[in-house]
Amino acid sequence: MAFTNGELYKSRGEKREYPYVLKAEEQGEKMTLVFSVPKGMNPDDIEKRYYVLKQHFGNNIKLELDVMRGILQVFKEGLPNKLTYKMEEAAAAIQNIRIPVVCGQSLDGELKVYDMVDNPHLLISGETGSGKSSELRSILTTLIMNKRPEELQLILGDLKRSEFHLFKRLGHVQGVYHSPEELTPVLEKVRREMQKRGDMLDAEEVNSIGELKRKLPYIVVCIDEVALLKGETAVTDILEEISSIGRSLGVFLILSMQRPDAKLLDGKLKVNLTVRMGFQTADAINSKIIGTPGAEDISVPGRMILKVNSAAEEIQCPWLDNQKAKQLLAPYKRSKQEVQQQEEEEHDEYAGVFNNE
Ligand SMILES: Nc1ncnc2c1ncn2[C@@H]1O[C@H](COP(=O)(O)OP(=O)(O)OP(=O)(O)O)[C@@H](O)[C@H]1O
Repeated sequence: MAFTNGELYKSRGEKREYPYVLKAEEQGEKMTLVFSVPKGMNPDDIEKRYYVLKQHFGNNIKLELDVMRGILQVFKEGLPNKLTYKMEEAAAAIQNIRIPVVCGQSLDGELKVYDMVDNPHLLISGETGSGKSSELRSILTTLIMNKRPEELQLILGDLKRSEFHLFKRLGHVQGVYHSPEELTPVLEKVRREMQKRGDMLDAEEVNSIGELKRKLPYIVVCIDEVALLKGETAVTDILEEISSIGRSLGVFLILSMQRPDAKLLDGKLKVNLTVRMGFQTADAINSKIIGTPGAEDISVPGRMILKVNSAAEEIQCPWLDNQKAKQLLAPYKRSKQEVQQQEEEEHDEYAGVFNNE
């Protein structure tokens, strides 16, 4: 019925071929329907009519599609409106993942995690107050608590000067930068580091830094409210370069912005930010630009549509307040003296951005 009402079919002359239910199974709190996608039909057409599936099956559904078939899961329970961040749960969910991004809980009750090494660049977008910065806080805190500075280095851009104070003086954090003028030199360093890493890959004839004899840290450049960099081509050119070549070099991006700015996201950058987190948006047009249709219907802070590869699903982000994050990070802080000493030890001329050369 949903396929009929949604006019989801492939015409064959006079005839219409609809997706065909191959399997329907009920297990505990969920029902799973597997259906065929008729040959010649674009699976995106089904995704575009997601609302029809919601009209028939309710809001608590999850759809996975490939060219031949679709899997629709229908859950009895929806997502919680608040999900308290639990350090142990996050640690358990990320075992054996190289650079894990803990996104939040999905409808099946699991913590959804993906590996930046496989999916290197992330775009976070949503209206003011929708939960972007809070999600960044929990992602970064989890990374810092579970990876050593030798494994991960962070470059943090806080253009609103509101968010990243709590990450200062950590061995993982190269710095917290507040303006294009502050960001430019450090991103120039990242560019040189990428050149150097590229040379190392050539010399050892390998495809990615994970295969090098010497282990290098992954580098994550994370910028909150990146739209404030519009027109700052010195910075945006490097961000674009990272998005194009960073994957094999172990340099990844997390960019967040309130409204998806079509100009800033024009071209390469948008195409290369393949993972999307769409928090509440003003309208369907904004959701579409982010690539997370349906985000305009979200009304809960910390709720988002996560798109990794082609699968999109609704997620509730863990809630970690500033105070709790501070407490969790306290054991990893360095004293001002230690920071000063390290700065003095660094050479003036480029000697490796990441101090473990
Ligand atoms: N995961 C969450 N669970 C419950 N409440 C949340 C969650 N995330 C955010 N909130 C609530 O929403 C408020 C705003 O969140 P946040 O500052 O992260 O939004 P934002 O999208 O970054 O906004 P802005 O763009 O204005 O900075 C928080 O102070 C908190 O009250």
